[in-house]
Amino acid sequence: MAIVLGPNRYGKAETRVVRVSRDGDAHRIKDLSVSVSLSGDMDEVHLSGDNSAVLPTDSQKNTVFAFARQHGIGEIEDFALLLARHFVDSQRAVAHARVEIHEYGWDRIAGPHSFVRDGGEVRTALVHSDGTGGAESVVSGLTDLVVLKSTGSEFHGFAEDAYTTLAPTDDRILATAVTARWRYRALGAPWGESYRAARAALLGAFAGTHSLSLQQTLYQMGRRVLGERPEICEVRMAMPNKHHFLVDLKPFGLDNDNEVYFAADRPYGLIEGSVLIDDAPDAPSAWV
Ligand SMILES: O=c1[nH]c(=O)c2[nH]c(=O)[nH]c2[nH]1
Repeated sequence: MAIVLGPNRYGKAETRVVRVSRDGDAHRIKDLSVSVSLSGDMDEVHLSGDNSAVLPTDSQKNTVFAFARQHGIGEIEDFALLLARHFVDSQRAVAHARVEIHEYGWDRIAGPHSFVRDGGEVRTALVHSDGTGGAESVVSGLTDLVVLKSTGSEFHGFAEDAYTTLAPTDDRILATAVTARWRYRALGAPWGESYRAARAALLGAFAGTHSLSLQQTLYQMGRRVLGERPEICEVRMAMPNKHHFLVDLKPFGLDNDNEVYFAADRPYGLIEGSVLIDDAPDAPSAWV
């Protein structure tokens, strides 16, 4: 009986690239997850550990970022073809490339630089009742309302200690997935209308706030909901800071003037806070 190597392939999966096009005032964003898988004459790396045919998956990831800068990103089919052909045509050992791209869609919020991601958002309701006539409470909300500003966000002047390496910035991408829950002064609010208006207020304040921190933006979002909806007396929010890191393209002879970002999924900053009317009735158990 002989043992043989069967079919195999390798590559960098789920490179998260965000490309901001800053031509003119209205920004456009392309947000992709790119998975590359190469196959061909890869016997030796498996059989003897000879890596001479192996283009590192790290280089494949870099190619995604560099091509985003050099060629821009149009239709994902074209971008996938460009990458796939590049790997097969430039690597002697690579006979076949599989490139799968998932594109996350974004709709513009008010203004030229703020976006909300399509789909995935969930409307929530949490009710406690001791029975008709007894104590009752309603908490409404939403989760996974994903928003992004391609400019209009700064973060500097923060405390520093021996472990601080973060560079201050006066222009960064600000992105988060909003979880917001709100409670009412009394039962019987127009639930659907409250929901739609609170959501619009959250989006409007996110887009309209020139952000000095996500904490400041969170407070402004809560204030906007309370200012526009008198039936709501408290808003609680949890907002992960979905970090977008500018990719260093200098090793490939390319500049990167705030155009190509790596969208990291973890770790993330988690910013949480409550904004309330000072005479809001006490209802600690409503949230439980
Ligand atoms: O808006 C921010 N708030 C923070 O508390 C923080 N911390 C950090 O590293 N980046 C950021 N950004």
